[in-house]
Amino acid sequence: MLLGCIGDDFTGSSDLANTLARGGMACVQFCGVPDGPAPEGCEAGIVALKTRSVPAAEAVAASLRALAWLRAQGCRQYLFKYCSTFDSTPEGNIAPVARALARALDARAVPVAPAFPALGRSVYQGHLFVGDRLLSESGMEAHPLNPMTDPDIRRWLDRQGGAPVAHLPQAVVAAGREAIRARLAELAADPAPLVVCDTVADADLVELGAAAADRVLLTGGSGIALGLPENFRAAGAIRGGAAPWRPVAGPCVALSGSCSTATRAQVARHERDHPVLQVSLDDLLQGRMTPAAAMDWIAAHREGLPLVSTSAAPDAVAAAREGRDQAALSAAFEGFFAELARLAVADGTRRLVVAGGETSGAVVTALGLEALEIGPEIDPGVPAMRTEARGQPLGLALKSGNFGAEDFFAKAAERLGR
Ligand SMILES: Nc1ncnc2c1ncn2[C@@H]1O[C@H](COP(=O)(O)OP(=O)(O)O)[C@@H](O)[C@H]1O
Ligand SMILES: O=C(O)[C@@H](O)C(=O)COP(=O)(O)O
Repeated sequence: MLLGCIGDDFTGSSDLANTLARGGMACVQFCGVPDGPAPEGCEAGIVALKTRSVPAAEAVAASLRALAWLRAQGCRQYLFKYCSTFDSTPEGNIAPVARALARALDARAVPVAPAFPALGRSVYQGHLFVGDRLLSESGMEAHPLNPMTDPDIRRWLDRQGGAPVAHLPQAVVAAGREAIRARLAELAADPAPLVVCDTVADADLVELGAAAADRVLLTGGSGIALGLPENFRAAGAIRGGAAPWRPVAGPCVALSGSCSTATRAQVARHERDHPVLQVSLDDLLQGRMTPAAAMDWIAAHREGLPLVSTSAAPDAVAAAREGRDQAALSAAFEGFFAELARLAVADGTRRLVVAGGETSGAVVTALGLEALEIGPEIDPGVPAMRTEARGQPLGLALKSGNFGAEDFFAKAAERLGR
C-alpha cells in the first residue's frame, strides 16, 4: 500500500476514496481497522472510523490504531481526512487527532486543507467559505452535532488546543509547488506542526499535493488528495487502477438521518415521486415508530424506492436538542437506522443509499461490513460502492450530508444497479 488514509467518518472516507480512484489509484475503503492484511493490489487504503463526534481521547486512540495498521501495510504517506466544512467542536477532534498523528510520525509543517472547490468550499485568509458565504453563515452553524460558528480555521484549531497554528497564504500557494515546498520547509523548523493552507481552486490543491510529495502526513478534505496520485505515478509506483464496476441488482432502500440543507431538499424532491416515511424524535421516543414498523412500511412500498428519513429543519433540530443529552439523542436516531438497515438487508435489500456521515457510520457498523470496493461517481464526492453482506452482493452509496443533486436518491439507486 502506498497511501494510508484515516477518515473521521464513513461518507467522508468514501468521498476521499472517490477522488483517489478517479486519480487512478486502486482503492479500498475499510470499515474500521481491519484484523488482517490489506488485499493484494490495494494502493490507497482508507480506514473509515466513526470518530468525528466522539470524545477527543477516543478519536485519538482509534486514529492511532488505524495508523499502526496502515504503517504495517508499508505506506509511504498518510492522510487524515475530515470534513470540507471542518465539522468539529471547540473540544476537538481535528487538532487533537492531527497532532497525535504528527507526533507518531514525527511530521512537521502538516498541511490543514479542508477546501473542496468543486463543491464551493474554499479557504482564503485562513477562513473557510461555502460558496460566497462564510462557513458560519452557510447553514453549518445549525448542524445538530457540531455547529460551525467560527469560519477562522486557525482560531478554531487554536480552541482545540496545542501549539499555535501557522498559515500558508494564497499568494504563496498561487506561486506554485516550489514556493509552497520552500515555505513548508521553513515552517518545519518551528515546532508548530499544523499549517492552515489557503486553497481556492483545484489547481491550488494540485500544487499543494505536488509540493507535499515528500511530506509524511497531510490532513484535509478530499481536495487535498487531488494531486497525490500523480506523485505516485511519477515515482512509477502506481500499477493498476480500479477493477471494473460490477453493478448490483435487487431491492433498494434509502435512509436519511442528515439534516443538512442539501439533504432536506433531496428528501423533499424524492417525496414528489416516491414513498417517504418521515420519522420524528417524538415518534422514536414514544415508541410510535420502531425499526420493525419502518421495515413493514418498506416492505409495503418495495417497488417505489422507499426512503425513511428523520431529516428535519433547523428549528425542529434545535427543539429536539433543547435540554437533551447529545449522545443519547444521536443514539436514538442512529440506533433506529442501524437496526432498520439490518432488517432491510435481512429482508433482501441489495442496494442501500444512506445520507449523513454519522448515520452511514451507524448503518455500516451495524451491518458488520469489512471492506468496500469503489465504483463510479454518482455525484461529486459520492461513489457507488460494492461489498458483501450476508453472503450476497450489496450496493452502497454513502452520501455526505451536503453533497448530491436534488434527485440524488433516485440517481444513486439507478447508478448502483447500472
Ligand atoms: N430530526 C432530528 N432532530 C435532531 N437531530 C437529528 C434528527 N435527525 C437526525 N439527527 C441527528 O443528526 C445527526 C446527523 O448527522 P449525520 O448523519 O452525520 O449527517 P450530516 O452528514 O448531515 O452531518 C445524526 O447523527 C442524528 O443524531
Ligand atoms: O468533506 C466533506 O464534505 C465530506 O467528505 C464529509 O466529510 C462529509 O461529512 P458529512 O457531511 O457529515 O456526511
